[in-house]
Amino acid sequence: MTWSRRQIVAAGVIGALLAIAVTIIALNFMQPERRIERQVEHRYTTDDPRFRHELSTLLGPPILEGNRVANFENGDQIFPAMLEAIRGARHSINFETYIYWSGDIGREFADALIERAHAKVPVHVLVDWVGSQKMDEVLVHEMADAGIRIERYHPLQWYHLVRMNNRTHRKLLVVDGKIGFTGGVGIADQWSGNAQDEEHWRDSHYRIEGPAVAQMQAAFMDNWIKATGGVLRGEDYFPPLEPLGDAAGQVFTSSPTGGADSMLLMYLLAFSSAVKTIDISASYFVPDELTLRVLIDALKRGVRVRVIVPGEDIDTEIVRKASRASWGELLAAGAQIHEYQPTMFHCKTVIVDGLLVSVGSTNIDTRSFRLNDEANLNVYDAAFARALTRVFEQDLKHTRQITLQAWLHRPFTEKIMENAAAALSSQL
Ligand SMILES: O=P(O)(O)OC[C@H](O)CO
Repeated sequence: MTWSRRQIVAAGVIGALLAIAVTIIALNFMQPERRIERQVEHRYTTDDPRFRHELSTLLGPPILEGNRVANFENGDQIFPAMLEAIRGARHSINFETYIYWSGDIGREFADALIERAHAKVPVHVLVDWVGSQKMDEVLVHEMADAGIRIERYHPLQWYHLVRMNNRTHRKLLVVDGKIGFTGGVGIADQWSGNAQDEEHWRDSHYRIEGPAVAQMQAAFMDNWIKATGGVLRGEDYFPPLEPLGDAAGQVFTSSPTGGADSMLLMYLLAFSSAVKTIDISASYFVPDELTLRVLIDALKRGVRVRVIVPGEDIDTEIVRKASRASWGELLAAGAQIHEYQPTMFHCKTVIVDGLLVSVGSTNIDTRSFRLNDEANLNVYDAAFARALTRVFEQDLKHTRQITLQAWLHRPFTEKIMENAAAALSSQL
């Protein structure tokens, strides 16, 4: 078939209009606002009241006095503490998790939640649709039959494809509005045991009691509203909270749909405030350019920076490769990077100058800083920081340090693979 001149011109015009329409649609899906893109300079130290004031006002939830915080190491300590709190619930249970997989631990949690639901305690469970794909439907049905309101966050919908990349990675359990838990743990058998072998991961989880629990409840509510349109109110969820301990604390969130830069900002402010030490336990450590710069600046100020990351035993090899690609400048500036040897290292803990501790769901990578919903607990308490430093140094005993020389002389093929993985770091 031969086209007339008019048909060719018409096809050209239609093609050009289509190209313009596609470009406009693509531009509309791009980030409309600017994000943090300039370096955060050192200004105040962590013990300076102005630092606390800045963190309170910039992150939103204020730092509240009077909290009691405890750490739990590995499933053998973590799960009994969480289950004890669930079994003791009298007024409400709100549970948000990225990973809920079937298995013995999943069963045990379901049984405990179902038992409380039968006792007429309102139970709300929010699991991430992607992260909890391996959750058995039987568990979901049993929970729903018992009266538990269980929801999946951002399920696959053809008309919401763009938001599929925004997962809730938050790990929050709030019981009676009075006891809160957060940390690295997922509900799966990998987290059971005591990190004794490759089947049992190393992780830390934290319990908070006191005024800051209301902020954790608010963090849960943020995504509960998004998932259900409903708000849970009243004293079952927000009871009066008396001071119970000496720790100042703050629970805050980040999400691409609100407070997008809060988590990145917190890490930038924390690292840039350091004058003595930064200890980072990071299951996934792929720092972006800004995070690298504040860490390198801290090293130049004489701050000791120690990082523990997983070794060969890691569930997502591509992240390890992208991570290793980023170490050159850090090592050259004097950072100590250690790979954990016995099993997968899944901790997410930062300790700055023996005072500020940040724990929760956040990984030091772009997925946590820019793409997912996260929630962290900041604690300002020297005794708690000391306790976690002891845990950090215990973990250090099971690591292999990667020196600059070793990193520089790693095999050429590894370098190629690492740089290829690093090219994907905006999604990792
Ligand atoms: O995303 P995280 O840090 O909760 O880790 C989950 C693991 O990748 C599960 O395989």
